[in-house]
Amino acid sequence: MGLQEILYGVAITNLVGSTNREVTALVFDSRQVVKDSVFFAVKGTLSDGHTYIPATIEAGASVIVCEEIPEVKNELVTYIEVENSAAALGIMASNFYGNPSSKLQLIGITGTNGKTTIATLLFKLFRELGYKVGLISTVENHINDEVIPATHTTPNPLALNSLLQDMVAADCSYCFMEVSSHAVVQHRIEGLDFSGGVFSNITHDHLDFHVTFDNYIKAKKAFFDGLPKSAFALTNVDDKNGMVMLQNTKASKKTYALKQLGDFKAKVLENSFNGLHLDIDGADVFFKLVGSFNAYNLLAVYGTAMLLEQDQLSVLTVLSRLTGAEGRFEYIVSNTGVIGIIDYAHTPDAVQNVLSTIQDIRKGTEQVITVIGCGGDRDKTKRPIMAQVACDWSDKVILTSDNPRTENPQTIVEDMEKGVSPTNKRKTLSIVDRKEAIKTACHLAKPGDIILLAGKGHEKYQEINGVRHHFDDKEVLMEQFNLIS
Ligand SMILES: CC(=O)N[C@H]1[C@@H](OP(=O)(O)OP(=O)(O)OC[C@H]2O[C@@H](n3ccc(=O)[nH]c3=O)[C@H](O)[C@@H]2O)O[C@H](CO)[C@@H](O)[C@@H]1O[C@H](C)C(=O)N[C@@H](C)C(=O)N[C@H](CCC(=O)O)C(=O)O
Ligand SMILES: Nc1ncnc2c1ncn2[C@@H]1O[C@H](COP(=O)(O)OP(=O)(O)OP(=O)(O)O)[C@@H](O)[C@H]1O
Ligand SMILES: N[C@H](CCC[C@H](N)C(=O)O)C(=O)O
Ligand SMILES: [Mg+2]
Repeated sequence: MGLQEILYGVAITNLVGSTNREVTALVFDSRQVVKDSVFFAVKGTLSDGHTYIPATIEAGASVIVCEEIPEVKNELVTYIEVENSAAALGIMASNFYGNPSSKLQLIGITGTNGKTTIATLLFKLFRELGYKVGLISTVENHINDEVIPATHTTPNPLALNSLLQDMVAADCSYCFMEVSSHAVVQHRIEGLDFSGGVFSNITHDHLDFHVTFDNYIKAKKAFFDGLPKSAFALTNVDDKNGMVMLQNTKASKKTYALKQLGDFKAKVLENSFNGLHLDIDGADVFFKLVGSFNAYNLLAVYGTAMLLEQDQLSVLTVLSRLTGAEGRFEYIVSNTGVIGIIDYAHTPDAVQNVLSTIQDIRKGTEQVITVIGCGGDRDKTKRPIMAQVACDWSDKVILTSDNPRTENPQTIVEDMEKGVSPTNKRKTLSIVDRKEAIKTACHLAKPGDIILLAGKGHEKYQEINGVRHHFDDKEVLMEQFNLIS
């Protein structure tokens, strides 16, 4: 493909060599360079891509996109200097794949919790309404009925645009995608043409990466700041920072709320293990999803469908039949009547929401036993808070491991223990091995009791030192409940 065509829309600050040449591929990892490819030198969190420039030229790269042209140059190579290589990668990836985001309606969903739930419900809803649809999410990606495994919540610009191109080739009219705060800061969504943006909420998470909560808010807001005038920006105004998201957007501003005034309104009439009964924009509807936090997710989905000009009655009829995303408040009942819930709550707010939902819908006398861990190499400040919330809202808590990654799991559990108050100590156990922790919870549970397995949801692995070992909370629970041998 011609380099000039791929450079459309990129602000070049300095250029050495000709842009009138053919290139074969775009690459941001030196280990993947092929002959006549364009290498993007990106400054990352662990290393600086600029250090690999000589090696990539050796391996056949003929164009280098960088933030500083090296002093020692190869005369056969074109050097393109830009302000931000990651942002240039986003724009050039879009051009390289034929700008697929402008050939369908792309809706981005951002927020601390609820992204996967909202995106998955939108995908299922629009499929049921008869459309061809794509989904980009933490659990998995979809092109209609085809499933493509997901590695990140929001993929890198090359994977992302390649996926969107495949969606266009499969005639998809819509794509619903999660937009993580990492993706915004790292320019993974640069150059995409969004038709809409949805905000769920913002609470404590990822402070290892963003450092301050203010930076985290700014990252989410930057997504809305970048939306075009033709798009809509739908926000949850019950969230303290919901309106902040809309402050500088050019997009058409829309709101949803349970408590405040909003363009889309709902009221929880009943919340039980059987689901939610809502008054949604004046219609009385039962939904299969459990927990009042899901009333927000359902309302966000409903609002998005209305903004995409779907028929209200058809939308509510289909939505009322849908189940949520895998590993989000999924529950199993043992033969003895113990209820096990698998949930992806991995932030203080999510843990509190899921436990308060359990408190709302429990019958009264049964105990709630929570098994919970915190991820390694991730926000350490949320560890004691998650343990504290778990203790405050449960009768028994077992602190355990959740993807220790390169950290010592014992140390992570000790960080969590710091959040356990002296009065809560008596209801807490620490069992580092997650399987043992789940087994113990099952031994402690009596008929009617509720076990919450928090943090891993759909994940089928435990990540230790770069290796993903098979581990599935649901499978372990089913074994303990004697539902599988
Ligand atoms: C912290 C983070 O987001 N890291 C992502 C980032 O890597 P990085 O900035 O650390 O890259 P680096 O290792 O410093 O390298 C810098 C540059 O040099 C290049 N390089 C590196 C080594 C080499 O030998 N040659 C070479 O060219 C790299 O390709 C990169 O371009 O860019 C990489 C390429 O796109 C990502 O794979 C990587 O995701 C890591 C694996 C990760 O775990 N990310 C998580 C935290 C994440 O992104 N999570 C969010 C959302 C979470 C949520 O749902 O709430 C997500 O969207 O999934
Ligand atoms: N609207 C919501 N408000 C608060 N908590 C929620 C909400 N929706 C879901 N949760 C809780 O957060 C967990 C994660 O939900 P979900 O996977 O939909 O969020 P996410 O934003 O995609 O998360 P991630 O950033 O890890 O991909 C759920 O298992 C549930 O405990
Ligand atoms: N997308 C989230 C997932 C966390 C899930 C939890 N199981 C963990 O590993 O901490 C993250 O990267 O922070
Ligand atoms: Mg997600």
